[in-house]
Amino acid sequence: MGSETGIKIPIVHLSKEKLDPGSSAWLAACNDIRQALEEFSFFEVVYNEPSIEFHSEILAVLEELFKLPHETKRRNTHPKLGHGYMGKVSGFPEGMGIENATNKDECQKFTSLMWPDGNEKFREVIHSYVKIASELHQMVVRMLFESYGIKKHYEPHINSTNYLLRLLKYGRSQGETNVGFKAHMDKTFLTLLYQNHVKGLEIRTKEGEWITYQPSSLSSFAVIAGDVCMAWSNDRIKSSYHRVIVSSEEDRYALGLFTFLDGVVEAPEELVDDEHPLQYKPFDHQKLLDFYQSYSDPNKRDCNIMKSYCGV
Ligand SMILES: O=C(O)CCC(=O)C(=O)O
Ligand SMILES: [Fe+2]
Repeated sequence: MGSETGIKIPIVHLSKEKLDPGSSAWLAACNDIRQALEEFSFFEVVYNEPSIEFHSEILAVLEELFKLPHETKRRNTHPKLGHGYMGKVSGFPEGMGIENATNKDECQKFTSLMWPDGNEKFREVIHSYVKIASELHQMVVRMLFESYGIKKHYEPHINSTNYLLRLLKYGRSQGETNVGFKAHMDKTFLTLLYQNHVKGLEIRTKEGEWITYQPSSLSSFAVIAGDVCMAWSNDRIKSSYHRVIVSSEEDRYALGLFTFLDGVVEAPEELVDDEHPLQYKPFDHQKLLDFYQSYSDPNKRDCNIMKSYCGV
């Protein structure tokens, strides 16, 4: 993993069992996370889950899902762009979404839509996966907050977090040389990505070089800083500009856990000082999504939407 100039994506090893909050290893990992986000807006976490067996189960249910008839998959409707079913079109993969995916009932609802006669295995695997990924997300956020010395803001932040699970398939049709996802910045606080072995995700470094991410283990996740993290951190952390290019003949499957916040989002006062004057006014995350959806600039994927939406 890396680039021609030798720049390497940071890797942080986290394991619930091994890392005692407050221990020196924990504090060092908190620092690593903050540094990785501030320098790269992106890092790999090697976690202690999923197991090899569960990795295979996750991929098996994803394959089963995407094999369903188009008509069935289209039942996953949602008024918000990118929250429901999207067929594969140039520059975008085929994708489906489960909103509030940490809630078992939402996983059940999605499963019943796809399989009216039920599919207990699918529901169980997806719900267990979301549990793993959302716990990891919470750990990362907690460690980031601790590293900034703002522990007291952690609980309210997590209590107002919503999770959208996106299930993605990048499959090449005959005659196509590659499939992918156009370069963009996520409109999330953080995004956690988990995938099969087929590479394709690339991130752009501050120097403007694209580097390829390839998970180093079956329990690896990519952590991506979104636009909302950038505004919240008062520009200490920039949102990651990333894209996907899959040129393999094999299908690439990915699961993205996207985090959104309820209520007003603003930079904690501890992150605003003379050296870091306030960059963004307090804003509403849901309204940001509406703003982005209605923003008609054809290059909107490439620009800092936060400056237009709530820049000081
Ligand atoms: O497939 C991936 O690894 C990334 C997908 C992505 O960037 C997104 O859904 O926002
Ligand atoms: Fe993305």
